[in-house]
This record gives sequence, structure tokens and C-alpha cells, in this order.
Amino acid sequence: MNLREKYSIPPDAVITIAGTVGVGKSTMTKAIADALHFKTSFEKVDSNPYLDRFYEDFSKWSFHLQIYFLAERFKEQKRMFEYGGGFIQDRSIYEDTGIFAQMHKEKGTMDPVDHETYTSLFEAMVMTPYFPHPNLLIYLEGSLDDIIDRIHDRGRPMEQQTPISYWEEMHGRYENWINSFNGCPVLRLNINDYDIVQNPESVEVIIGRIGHFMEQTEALRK
Ligand SMILES: Nc1ncnc2c1ncn2[C@@H]1O[C@H](COP(=O)(O)OP(=O)(O)O)[C@@H](O)[C@H]1O
Ligand SMILES: Nc1ncnc2c1ncn2[C@H]1C[C@H](O)[C@@H](COP(=O)(O)O)O1
Repeated sequence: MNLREKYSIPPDAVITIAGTVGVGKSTMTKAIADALHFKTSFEKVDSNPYLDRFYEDFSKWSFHLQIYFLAERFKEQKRMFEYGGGFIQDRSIYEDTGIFAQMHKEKGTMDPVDHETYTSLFEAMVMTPYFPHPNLLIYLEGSLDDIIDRIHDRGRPMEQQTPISYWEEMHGRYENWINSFNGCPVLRLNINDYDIVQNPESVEVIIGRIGHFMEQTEALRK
């Protein structure tokens, strides 16, 4: 019996991994997808034509970058929908609007009219059939210091030049955002509790928690 069957995880589930930059979403996405034999939906980072420019000049490129991410996520949502689920998704679309676009608008690095245009496009997109809520959102959390260490260890050049205050602001916003998020059931995992890099077998404990949590939330829904 495979882990998906063992822990009664539906084969058509869509599970989104959320959390701040560097917390470990991509690593967790791959580990869970491998364990469940699910497909993956990753963000485009290396081939993103705006990301470097954005980190050099937030005000100039924030609208372009948000539109780029929105278009990419729309294509991914459509792909997941057409496959009929069975996906682990690296970051939710809710974070683009609820964290990044919001933060840049409030900090004055995204023009309010651009933000309005972006939001109306986002709202039009989520009204299409391609945007069902995920079955589960796994929120990865950790201390700011641990996350900054991970950003440094990963070493993406544009992130190294970004002031710590940017990551600190984002870390705080994530906490507030997840505390009021109600788009789908949320399972919180603290990054100190599982080390899937040093100890890959620990993914089974996470799969067990996912299965148990999904059963509970499904029972409550009935
Ligand atoms: N459990 C872990 N233990 C130690 N390092 C980790 C762990 N998970 C991820 N990392 C490392 O932290 C960095 C950020 O992880 P990544 O998965 O790319 O984060 P995200 O997708 O959230 O930005 C990478 O260098 C990755 O190898
Ligand atoms: N919506 C976004 N706006 C601005 N920046 C974003 C957005 N989504 C992702 N990013 C940035 C943050 C990181 O530098 C890379 C990849 O994110 P990660 O959390 O490391 O997967 O893109």
C-alpha cells in the first residue's frame, strides 16, 4: 500500500504550500509530491523575466511582476483543473494578492491605480471555473532568523541585496494574513518540527498529519 492510500488522501486532492520567501515551500512541495505520487505546480523563478528588475526597483516593476505571476498562476490553475487534481502547489494565488501586491501598494511601491487594475483582473480570473479552492493549505512557519538564514544559504543574488527589513515586514504580514485566512482548511507546520532535508523519512509523519487533518475537516463539512 502506498502512502497516499495508507493515509486516505484522495487521489484528486489539491494541496497548496504557503509561507514566506525561503521558508521551505519548494522543498516541501517536492517531498510531499514524491511521497504521494502527485504532480507538482512550481513558481517560475529562474526564468522569470521581471524578478531581477523588480528587486532593483520595486516601484518601476511591481505591476509588471504581479501581472506576470498572475498569468503564470492562471495557466497553472487551468492545468491542475484539466488534470482533475492530484497536485501539490508551491505557493497559493492568495499570497500574491493578500501579501505581495497589498504590501507594495501600502508601502508606496505599487501605484494605487495599478493595484486597482491588478485586483480587478485577479477578481475576474477567480470567477472562472479554474479556481476552486484547494482541499488543504499547508502553512509553513518559522522564526525570522531561521528564514533569513535559509534565504542566505540558498543564495539567490537579488534576494541577498534586499534589506532585512523587507523580509521582516513580509514575515509579520504573513502571520496576520494566515490568522484571518478562511479560503480552505489550514494545516500549520513549524519548520523546527520536521527536517525533511536531513531526515527524508520524516515526510511520512507529515503525510500522516495531512491525512488525519483532511479526514477531520471532511467529517466536519458533512
Ligand atoms: N527542512 C529543511 N532543512 C534545512 N534547509 C531547508 C529545509 N527546507 C528547505 N531548506 C533550504 O532552505 C532554502 C529555501 O528553501 P525553498 O524550498 O527554496 O523555500 P521557498 O520555496 O519557501 O522559498 C533552500 O536552500 C533549501 O534547501
Ligand atoms: N506575487 C509576488 N510579488 C513579488 N514577489 C514575488 C511574488 N511571488 C513570489 N515572489 C518572489 C519572492 C521570491 O524572491 C521569488 C520566489 O518566491 P519563493 O517564496 O522563494 O518561492 O519570487
